[in-house]
Amino acid sequence: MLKVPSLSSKPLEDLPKKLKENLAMKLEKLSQTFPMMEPSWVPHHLAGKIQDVHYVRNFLEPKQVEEFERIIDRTCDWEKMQTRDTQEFGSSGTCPCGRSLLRAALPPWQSTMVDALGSLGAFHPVLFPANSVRLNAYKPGQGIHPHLDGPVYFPRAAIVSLGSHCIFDFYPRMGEPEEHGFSWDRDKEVPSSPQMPPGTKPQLSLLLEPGSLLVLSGDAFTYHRHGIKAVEEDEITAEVKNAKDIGLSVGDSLRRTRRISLTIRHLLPRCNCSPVF
Ligand SMILES: O=C(O)CCC(=O)C(=O)O
Ligand SMILES: [Fe+2]
Repeated sequence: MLKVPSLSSKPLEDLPKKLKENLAMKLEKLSQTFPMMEPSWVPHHLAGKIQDVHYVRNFLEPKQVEEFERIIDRTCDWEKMQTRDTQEFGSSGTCPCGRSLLRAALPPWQSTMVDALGSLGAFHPVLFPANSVRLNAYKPGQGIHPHLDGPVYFPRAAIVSLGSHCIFDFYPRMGEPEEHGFSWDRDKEVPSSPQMPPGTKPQLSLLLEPGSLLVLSGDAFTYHRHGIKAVEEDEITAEVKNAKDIGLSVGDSLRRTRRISLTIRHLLPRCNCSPVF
């Protein structure tokens, strides 16, 4: 239980710096550990060098995967990029004050999925409810450059895969991410982060299957860049942690087809223009 010492007698800004830091740390810890500690998540936690990665095989049934692909093909209005096609849902144009984005309702098929993730405890219902869905579509040979999603999406991302498999890589832990300046890297088409030393290899790789759910939170979200190599064929290496569970061996290779992913997150509101976010 978090004890808040004598807050009633002093305004927060008058508290000693150390005490404020302590409180902030405790609050952050609470928000990070809840709710992925629930027993139903435990079998899906990947033990290893990178903390806070959960992988759920068959989160969706093949029929649901096909149905979602059909809806996407019928309704999406993709922004075409070099590395992938993309579309963000849950927010629309800049709000009147210019500091944030206006909230927009998610299409019903996405709200169903987002609500399911909420009920399963993948998102904190009050502090960080999922309110944003980014769709990415990759042709064989396309991928996403290693990156951090950044503080606006703190503290986690849930990724649902449709279509092709792909290998998803996590890179070694980096130092403290810069507090400011999470800008868009136009060349790499991802949020910019400090350059990795040339030749940096992934520290953990996972084969994402269609219908699967990957949740990265805590350390994995904040400190480890993630990415998908722009290749037409994925080679199974010893680093692919779940290869054996799927019946694959080192040396196997898998040809990609079109893959679509839904990255589901809490987008931080930075103003009060939208009534509820
Ligand atoms: O397509 C994926 O699985 C990853 C997408 C991603 O990392 C992102 O949208 O930030
Ligand atoms: Fe990402």
